[in-house]
Amino acid sequence: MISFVKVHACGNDFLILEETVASRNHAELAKKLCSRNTSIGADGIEFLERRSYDNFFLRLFNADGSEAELSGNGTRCVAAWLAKSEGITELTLGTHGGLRTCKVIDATDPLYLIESGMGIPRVMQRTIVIPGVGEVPGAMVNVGNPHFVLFTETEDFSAHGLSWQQLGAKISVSPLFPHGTNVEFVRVNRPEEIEFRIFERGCGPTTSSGTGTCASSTAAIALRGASRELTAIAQGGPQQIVWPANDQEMRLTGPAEIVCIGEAWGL
Ligand SMILES: N[C@@H](CCC[C@H](N)C(=O)O)C(=O)O
Repeated sequence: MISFVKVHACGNDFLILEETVASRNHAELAKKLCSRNTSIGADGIEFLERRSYDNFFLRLFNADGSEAELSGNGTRCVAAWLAKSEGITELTLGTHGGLRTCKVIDATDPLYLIESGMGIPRVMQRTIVIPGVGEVPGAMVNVGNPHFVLFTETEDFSAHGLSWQQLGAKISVSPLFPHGTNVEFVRVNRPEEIEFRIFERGCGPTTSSGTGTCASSTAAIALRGASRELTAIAQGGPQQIVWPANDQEMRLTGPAEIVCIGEAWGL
């Protein structure tokens, strides 16, 4: 049996497993346990490695079994679990996308409000060509993992004659991105508020994304004059962004709710 914790951040849901149970079956476990019809269901698994007391490393596997550098929401979900289970309210977590800090700023168990240091985003304006669609202007943003952000003004986030889900699916696996990419469709409502939709690499449409929130905000701030302190609203709810001037670290604040602990049959 495999012990797991399920936690979600604005509907972007994760299983947390101890690294010690993975025994090199990370991808297979992710594919199996994330299945929504035949298993627990989640957008990904965070494998938590304890390198020593207070020294944690996370490996993130998407629902399709692919490994990602990190997840912003997933990291926050782990921080919520460590706050509940071990009383840790401030910590640094290692990921393949860099170190991420998390600080619990409010707790009404099982709901935690957490501020995360999300590193310094990098953004590059870019027009890509998608076969059957044509030129798609947008921006490549790296926040530890890759994102392609495009702006739209439509009510339903459609762009280039396609729904955001259809266009996101095409861009996500375009050979222009050898490692695939997450895709965000962003509307700037006013300088202090953006709204967006997310097509995630490795799991498709999701209701929220921590790194997607950072990438969308980065592009909106750098290329559309949005405010450095803003609310970014996805289908699963709002999160707060602060990106101080002079290329300092971006900070992300949002909720994480612990859903359940349980045991699953393994592979
Ligand atoms: N939902 C996550 C991002 C998860 C990783 C992503 N699918 C990827 O492959 O890069 C977040 O909250 O950041």
